[in-house]
Amino acid sequence: MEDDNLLLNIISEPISTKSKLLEKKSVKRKHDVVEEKILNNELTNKKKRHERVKLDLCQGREMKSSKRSSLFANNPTIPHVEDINVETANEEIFGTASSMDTVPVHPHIISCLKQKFDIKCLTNVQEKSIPAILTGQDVIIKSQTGSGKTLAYVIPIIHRIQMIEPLVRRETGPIAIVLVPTKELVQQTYEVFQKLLTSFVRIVCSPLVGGSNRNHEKKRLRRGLNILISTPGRLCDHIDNTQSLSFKNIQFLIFDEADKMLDMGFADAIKKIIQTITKHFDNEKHFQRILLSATPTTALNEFVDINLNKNSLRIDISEEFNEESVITVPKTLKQMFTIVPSKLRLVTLIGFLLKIFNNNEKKKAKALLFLATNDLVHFHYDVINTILNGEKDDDMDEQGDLQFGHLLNQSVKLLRLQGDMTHQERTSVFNEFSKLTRGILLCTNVAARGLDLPSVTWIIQYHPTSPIDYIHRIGRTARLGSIGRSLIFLLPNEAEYVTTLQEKYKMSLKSITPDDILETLLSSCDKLKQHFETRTVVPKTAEQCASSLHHHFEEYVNGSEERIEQARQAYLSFIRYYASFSREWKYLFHVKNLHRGHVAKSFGLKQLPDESNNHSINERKGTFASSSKTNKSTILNENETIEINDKKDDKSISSLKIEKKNHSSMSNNIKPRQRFRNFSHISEFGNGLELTTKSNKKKDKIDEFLEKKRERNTIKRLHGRKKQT
Ligand SMILES: Nc1ncnc2c1ncn2[C@@H]1O[C@H](COP(=O)(O)OP(=O)(O)OP(=O)(O)O)[C@@H](O)[C@H]1O
Repeated sequence: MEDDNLLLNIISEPISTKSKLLEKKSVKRKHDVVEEKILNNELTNKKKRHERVKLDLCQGREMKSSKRSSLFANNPTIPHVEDINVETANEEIFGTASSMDTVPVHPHIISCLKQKFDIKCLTNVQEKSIPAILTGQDVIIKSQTGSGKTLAYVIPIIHRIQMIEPLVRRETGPIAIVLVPTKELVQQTYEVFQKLLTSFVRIVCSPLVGGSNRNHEKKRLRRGLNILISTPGRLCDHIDNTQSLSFKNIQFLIFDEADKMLDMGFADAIKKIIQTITKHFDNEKHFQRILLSATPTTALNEFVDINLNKNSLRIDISEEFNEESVITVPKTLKQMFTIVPSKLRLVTLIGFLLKIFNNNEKKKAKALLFLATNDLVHFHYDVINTILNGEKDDDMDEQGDLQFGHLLNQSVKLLRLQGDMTHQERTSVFNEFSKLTRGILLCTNVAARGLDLPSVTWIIQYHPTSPIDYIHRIGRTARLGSIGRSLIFLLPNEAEYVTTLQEKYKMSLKSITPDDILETLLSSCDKLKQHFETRTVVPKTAEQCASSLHHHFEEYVNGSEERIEQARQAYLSFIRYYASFSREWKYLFHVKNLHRGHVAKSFGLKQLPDESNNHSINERKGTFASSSKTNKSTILNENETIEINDKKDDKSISSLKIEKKNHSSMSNNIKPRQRFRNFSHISEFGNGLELTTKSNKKKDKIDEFLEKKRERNTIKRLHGRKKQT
């Protein structure tokens, strides 16, 4: 209920065509109200007399100065996006809700579903898919995120495997192969199988994932496994290198999140897997193929035409409720967007997190915060943890440390999940976040697909991605009919993204203006005041709070060389990410549209990083290298003595200082994860808009290199330990 109020508070505000923050008048009015409130409080509290004198002084100073905080100056106008009422397509999660005892599978499976999964009736997609899969035909299943697609195939497959005569044993070898796009999904799917296999101990299921020890997997394959869950890349690796792997008894091949696997460039690997299995079959013998997706794409339809039986059964839950097949999102999900100029992004994000967590102190609140790349996750994790909880990263250099956190009334656990973590690290984060009642998980697109994290209440997309990945990101909440909310941050020049979602994908999004969010900072005013006790200006308006917060954030970033380097890497990674959008999307996300100075400010940087080494951009465009030749300098600071050019083209770079010193000298101090920055900036799935086979091959090489490196380090560590003992 509180959550609902929060939403109502947010969306009931009138939507202004121009940011109110840009209108001095309204800011002044808010300023007066807040001032009055502060004074009233002070009159009733004698202890605060001293403070009142201080505020009055500040007020005097404030009135003399007509200067605007640089954070709010020279921002582009926020375009108005019409809040059109889109007729959205809905899918019902539960169908006839008939008794579990009528499901035509082994009674042990039914009792396990009831006891271990707490399932009282099947979902719509399960009701339709289970009988279809039991017939042995190829099946294509489309249903929205969080509708129970995993069990829709796991139940009938286990039922059919336990029926096989003679009884299936370890030595029978693989009977079913489940292909999924990510390691996390491999693990998650494996756990679902394991839970349901407790009554059938002779059927052995195992995950195969890159990053874990290949030799262990080889050993397990040699001993015999019946259900293999793997990413296509890892399975191909075993096809090439594990002689004991035989597909002669395969009966099921499942493609879960099939569209994503193709999007990630796994088409060749999948083709190879199908060919290897097919070698063992003559024309009459057939293995069943099951394909699942919430968001079928053109590439997927082509794949289906080539690789699945012509008489495949199509199960599309949305078709039952709409005339044409469309992508549907849960109807219990409320989607919002906010258009925020670059410079204001970080303070707006902090304001929004305070809104979620300070307004819901006693309630469960779990948010996924999606960022574009690994480096961006590292940077924001440290910054947000410090601002909200007053905690610093354990690895962080003590030197120049500045504590300014505790803006939250009650600390919130922050975790991160991104592509450059080891498999063990990822699993432990996944498990820890699943158990939390209040927490924020900062993640890349690695968490966008299929992950079933319980009770996620908010999805925040700080960096946009393709509409398809947008749908999967928001699909991590509002699962199985629960309530969920989502917010996407867009830059003023990206406003058309909302129109695309509304018109092409028939989604309804409500607008929140940045100033609605920044108002929250006022309630943290007291806490901010504590931090600014030593400063001349005590923040009294939302604008002042935001400026002070940003100023402190800048001091934090610039407090040590290590943090500056981390911010630089994050900035460069963001630019690379932006430059990697395919031509099709450049009308929305064009690197030329970015105002480098404003972007740098959103990372707390006072000097513009040197982009001449930002290889991926130079390769593509060559514009950075040329612009870096200009030496005319401007230092970005809180007062911005020299105005930053607001022109949205690369010329703006020429008026800013290109900083080269310290770059090489820092390299020795960079921690391992930063040393691989050329690789680690790459989000597991990039921006989801373009990933060629070529780039995938490159990624495979990088993965292989990193894996070997990890193995070498482990061996070294073990040697070290042996020597010690
Ligand atoms: N019939 C059911 N009754 C209650 N809970 C169920 C039922 N079926 C599945 N669930 C639970 O619903 C959650 C979502 O299921 P699942 O992950 O399979 O959804 P999905 O459709 O595959 O989602 P996505 O498209 O995001 O991968 C899981 O926690 C699962 O255990």
